[in-house]
Formats: sequence, structure tokens, C-alpha cells
Amino acid sequence: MLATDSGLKAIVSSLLSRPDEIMLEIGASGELAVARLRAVIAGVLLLLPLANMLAGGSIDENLIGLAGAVIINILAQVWLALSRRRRHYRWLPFVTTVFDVSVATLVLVLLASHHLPAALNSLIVWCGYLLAILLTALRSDGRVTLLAGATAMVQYGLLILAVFAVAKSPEELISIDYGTVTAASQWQRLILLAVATVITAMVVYRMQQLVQMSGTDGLTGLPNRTWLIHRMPRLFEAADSENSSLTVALINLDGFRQLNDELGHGGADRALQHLVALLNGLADSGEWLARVRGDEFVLVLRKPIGTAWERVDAVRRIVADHSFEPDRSSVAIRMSFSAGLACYPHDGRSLSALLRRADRRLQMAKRGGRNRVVLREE
Ligand SMILES: Nc1nc2c(ncn2[C@@H]2O[C@H](COP(=O)(O)OP(=O)(O)OP(=O)(O)O)[C@@H](O)[C@H]2O)c(=O)[nH]1
Repeated sequence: MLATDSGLKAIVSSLLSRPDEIMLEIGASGELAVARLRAVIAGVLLLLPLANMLAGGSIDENLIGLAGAVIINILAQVWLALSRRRRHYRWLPFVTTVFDVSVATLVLVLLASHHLPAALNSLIVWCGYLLAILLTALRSDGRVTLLAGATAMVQYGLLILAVFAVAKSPEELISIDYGTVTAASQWQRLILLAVATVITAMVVYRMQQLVQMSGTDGLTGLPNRTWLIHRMPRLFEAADSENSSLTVALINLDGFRQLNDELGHGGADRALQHLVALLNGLADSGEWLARVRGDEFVLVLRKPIGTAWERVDAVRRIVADHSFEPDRSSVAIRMSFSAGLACYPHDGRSLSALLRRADRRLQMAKRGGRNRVVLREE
């Protein structure tokens, strides 16, 4: 199905924007997979000068080929070491992608210096561009795919112009081994690079959509537990590096079972949506809200527990003051929640430890009469 105009705009803007933290996380493991593959391919490149020597190639040619292969191998090992680090470098996929494309161009330039038609009609080396573009799908970042495609087209386009400019006669572009170089076949190659870029970008976009769907709660549109599990380690790392605290608030609606009985499932669903709209309207930067199950939510605050308690308690009062009206004819229903707080790193160093502690405090809030926020055991 063809994308509509607005659909196309949405796809392009999604591909050009920075992926969310979870996609970047997935992309970082993809970068490591690409780095491993690159190291293997670079190792194979070392054998080419040797094969050329055995086939009777000149010493100069072999030395140049060997020097090129050694440099490529050193850089491949550098990229591998950087992609293995716990700390992810945001610039790494951009640099390695340009590197991959440029290696294909470099080999074509070397071929051109040897035999002009080889540079433009070699299929194997030209496929290096396709490989470099396709491998960006593993980085899960549309910007990297578009950069790979643009770099390949610009570099290969310049190579075409250079070869046609250097050729003194059309005969120089005819080869027994590589066939005849024609402008039409070169246009086709440029178009194929563009098509490979578009297809890879669509794969990245679909993957982004799937990851977003799997991390989103269908009823409220909030991030879900899966999202939280993937997001929290990054928030812990940020808190560690800034030497700051994070507070996790486990929020549970009061008497939601009764609300279901009174309003039916659909009415109770609308009550949940009403609460989420209210909470979203109150959200500050440095706060993340997720629906973890039924009538239970987690609010993560980049605050120490005391300040977080003041904030969550203020939200609790606002929720209690904003009754839910199921429809115009029925009476407004007062909603309230209870919450238990836990603080990173003091109460635990993992999401599950923090949620266990927060749940104990939530149960205290329920036992204490509901509609309250508890930050410590008495
Ligand atoms: N409408 C609706 N109900 C749900 C959904 N998920 C869970 N529930 C219902 O939410 C209720 C959860 O109730 P509980 O939190 O266990 O109990 P409660 O009545 O809220 O009582 P306290 O939490 O002790 O105040 C159950 O009746 C579930 O069936 C949902 O997505 N939509």
C-alpha cells in the first residue's frame, strides 16, 4: 500500500529524528554485530594481496594492497573495541558507516588506477556499497541508513565523473574482463543504491514501529512494563554518573474493583483514561509514567525521595479534586490513588528491588486508609 502524503511525512520525520533510548540500545548491540562481521571481512581482505602475489602480480601492487588491508584491519579492530564498551558512543554508527562505504570507494579507486573499466564495472566491490547500506538496518537508526545511502551515491557518483573525465577515448572504457562501461549502466547502479537505501530505511522504520508498539499500553498510550524494564538501566546509569537520586513511585487506584462493578468494564476503562490524561497534563520533565498492570502505574522521578514525596502527594490531591464524569447524566465519581515510594540507590539498585520496596509501602498506604503516599516504613 502506498503511504499517503501525511504518512510519508511521518515516515521521513521519524527516520530523520533521534531514535528513543530503547531503539538506541538495540542499535548499539547491532553495531557490535556489524563490527564483528567487519573484522572478519577485513581479515579476509588481508588474503587478497597474497592471492594476487601467487597469481604473479607486481610487488608494488601487492605492497599497496597489503598496506591498505592492514590499515582497514586496524580500524576494524578499533571500531570493534569501541562498540564492545559498556558506554555507547552515539557518533560511532555514523563514523563506521562512512568508513564502510569509503572502503568500497577506496578499493574501486585502486582498481581504477590499475584498469579504468574495473572501477565502474566490478560487481563484487560495488556490492560493498549495498552491504554497507543493508547493514545499517542493524543499527536501527534511520539517520545512519540515509547517511550510508547519500555517502555511497555521492562517492560513487564522483568516481563515475572522474573515470569518464580521465578516459581519453571510449576504447579505454572497454574491457575483455569487465565489459563496456556505459553511462546508462552507471545510472542504473546509482538508482539501485537509492532503492537499497529506501528499502533499508523502510525496514528500520517498521522496526521502530514494532518496538514502539511492544513498549506501549494499548488502552492509555502510556509506556508499559517492557518499556520500563529497558529504560531503567539507562536512568540508573545517568543517576550514577550525575551522583543524583531517582525515586520510583508505585501508584495503585483505590477501589477500582468497585468502579468496575458500578460502571462496567468500559466505564472503568474510561476512568483509567481520565486519570492518565490528568497525570499526563501534570507531567514535568525528568518524570516518566508507565502503566505496569491493571490499575497500577509507575512514576519515575529524577528527585530524592523527600522531594518526590511532596510531588506525588501534590498529584494525589489534584487527582482527588478532579472527579470523573462517566457521562453527562451520571454523578461525578471521586477517584483517588495510594502510592509507595522507593529511592535509587538507597532502597535498591535494580527495578525489581525498588518495586518490591515500593509495593511494601503501597500496601502500608492501603492499610492506612488509602488516598495517601508512603515513603518509609514506620
Ligand atoms: N476496566 C478495567 N479493569 C481492569 C483492568 N485491569 C484490571 N482491572 C480490574 O481492576 C481491579 C483491580 O482491583 P485491585 O487493585 O486488586 O483492588 P481495588 O478494588 O482497586 O482495591 P484496592 O487496590 O485495595 O484499593 C480488578 O477488578 C480487575 O479486574 C483494565 O484494563 N480495565
